[in-house]
Amino acid sequence: MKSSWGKCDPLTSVLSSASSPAIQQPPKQERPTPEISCSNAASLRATKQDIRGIRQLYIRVQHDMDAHKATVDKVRSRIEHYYSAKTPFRVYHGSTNSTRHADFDRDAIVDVSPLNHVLSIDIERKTALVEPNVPMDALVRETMKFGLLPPVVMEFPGITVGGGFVGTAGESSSFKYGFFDRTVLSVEVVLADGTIVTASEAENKELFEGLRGSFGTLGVLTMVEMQLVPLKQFVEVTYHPTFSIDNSIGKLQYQITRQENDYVDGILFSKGFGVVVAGRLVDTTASLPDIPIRRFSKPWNEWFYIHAKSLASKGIITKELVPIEDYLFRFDRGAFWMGMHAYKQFMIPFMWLTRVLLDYFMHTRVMFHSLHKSGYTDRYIIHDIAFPAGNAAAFVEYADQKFEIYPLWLCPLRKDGRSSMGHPEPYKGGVGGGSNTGVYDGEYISVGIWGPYTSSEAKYVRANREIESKMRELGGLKWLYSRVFYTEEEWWQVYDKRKYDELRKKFNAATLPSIWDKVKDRGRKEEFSTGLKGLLKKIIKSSTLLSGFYGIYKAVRGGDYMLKEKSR
Ligand SMILES: NC(=O)C1=CN([C@@H]2O[C@H](COP(=O)(O)OP(=O)(O)OC[C@H]3O[C@@H](n4cnc5c(N)ncnc54)[C@H](OP(=O)(O)O)[C@@H]3O)[C@@H](O)[C@H]2O)C=CC1
Ligand SMILES: C=C(/C=C/[C@@H](C)[C@H]1CC[C@H]2C3=CC=C4C[C@@H](O)CC[C@]4(C)[C@H]3CC[C@]12C)C(C)C
Repeated sequence: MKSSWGKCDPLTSVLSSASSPAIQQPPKQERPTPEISCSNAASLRATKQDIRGIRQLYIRVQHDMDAHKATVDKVRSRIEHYYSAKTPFRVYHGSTNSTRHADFDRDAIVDVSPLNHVLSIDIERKTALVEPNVPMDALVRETMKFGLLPPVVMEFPGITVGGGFVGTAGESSSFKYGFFDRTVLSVEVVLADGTIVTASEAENKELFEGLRGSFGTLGVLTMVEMQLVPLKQFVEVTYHPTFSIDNSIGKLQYQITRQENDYVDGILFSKGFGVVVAGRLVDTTASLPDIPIRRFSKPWNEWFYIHAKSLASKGIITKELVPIEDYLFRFDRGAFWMGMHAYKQFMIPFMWLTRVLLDYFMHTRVMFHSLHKSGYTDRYIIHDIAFPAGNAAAFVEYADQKFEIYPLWLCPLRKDGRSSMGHPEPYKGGVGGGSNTGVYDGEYISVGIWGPYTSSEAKYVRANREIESKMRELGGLKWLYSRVFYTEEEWWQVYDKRKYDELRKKFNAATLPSIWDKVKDRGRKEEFSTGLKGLLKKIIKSSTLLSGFYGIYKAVRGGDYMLKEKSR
């Protein structure tokens, strides 16, 4: 990674002032005034024209690299402290988009939340230097100012660059660019012993490859250099109705072969009805005057999945133009369709007006807060599973027969997807009904199966274990953001213990928790304090309705939702 930082010249300052700090906050909040560190900067005003005028130039922007280094140094000394004390620690950044239980010990975390800046954007090379706690919406906002866009933008605006790189993250462009980590050119990482290392394809390649899907178990990411692509203002979205499972998978696979498509995913509303959504980046509406513009970001806009369903139900192919940010974050309002379950839960009519009125609660940042405070993660079946493409239909058939959970999300993934998913063994089983033909190296289709499952803990665990067993049979790999129900023995049948342990040894990471340590299921048990407060909390947590309200109340109050509560 190059670290030649631009001098304090006027152009640099203009761009620097345009590049405001990315704060891990809901997007509607005012962003703080950016700091301008150069002495001549006060006389400069970064207007849109200024930025547009210099956009074409080759420029390296400095956004307080000294501050970055100072923060990394603090992170490093914390890590060194844990290393000498042999204390395993977790990586904390104030929020999470994982649905696994989050219960971090304050005395065993490394806090990377101040690392939340887009440090620089290189217009000519189309690259950005970004700190790990920059969330997707802030990243997109910054790169858009320079006419650029990350190739893979996860659909929830609060997902961070760091969590995305090490935590397996992707979206409808992943059939083309792979998972998010494939769009990263190099990283700065603090190893478990406090050494700061740069890793890329050219430098420390083994570490760079190993960091993909490592879930913070090889070191702490402190900076990422990522590839960008030219920005276009709209996505021309084409909705293709589908009429069976095979028809959906077939259309999905056909759409990814079409050169013009930048985005492809699909939704199955039932066994016999779905939609494949293909998107193409386009610059202006001028050449496409007859196509209506559709938005999904305002409270009064329809949720994306409802709109897609109503278009697909007409049975004909439909096209629309969607402003780029509305497309990228189209699933934020309502967390795909899962918000609909909250309405059912609280017996609120699920209609346009109530969706407008309750919009605030239905953005994923707020929903994740509610989720973790309510304990609802134990009441939902939540799995995203990447299957060898030829086995996805078999899993959907199975899910239909056993669970009838709909809608299902279908997301095609590039061939290299498996390498970003927690260090698995290669898959050597059959595909598409055929027999074992050696190591599978084809494309994947990710199936998202998410729905409420109210039952005893034993029944809930059994259902999840059944899904995981079917998944293993079909060569599927779980995204590890959600609860894992494998036993340790089953886990190591899927993941490559020898290679992973070797890597951890080589990079002195044995004092960190392993991926298994992080993801293994801890059951529903929760400890409550003694006294009236503890009793009240126990009563609340034992009721689905009350715990839901409690989660929402906590989200509205704000504050942290990941750290264990202080014992008194
Ligand atoms: N479309 C998508 O791709 C979606 C993805 N997700 C999931 O969301 C997660 C990302 O969300 P986000 O809130 O950003 O991250 P999380 O806080 O959920 O962290 C994800 C993992 O990355 C580790 N981690 C986070 N930051 C760093 C860092 N700077 N250095 C090293 N390790 C780090 C965490 O370690 P630790 O466990 O110690 O905290 C954790 O294991 C991914 O796991 C992804 O699968 C969720 C919804 C949709
Ligand atoms: C607000 C409440 C409950 C909310 C849950 C139903 C959602 C909170 C977080 C949601 C999700 C997180 C991550 C996901 C990964 C994506 O790839 C797919 C969607 C999802 C599984 C998504 C599903 C819904 C949530 C679990 C209560 C307190 C009312």
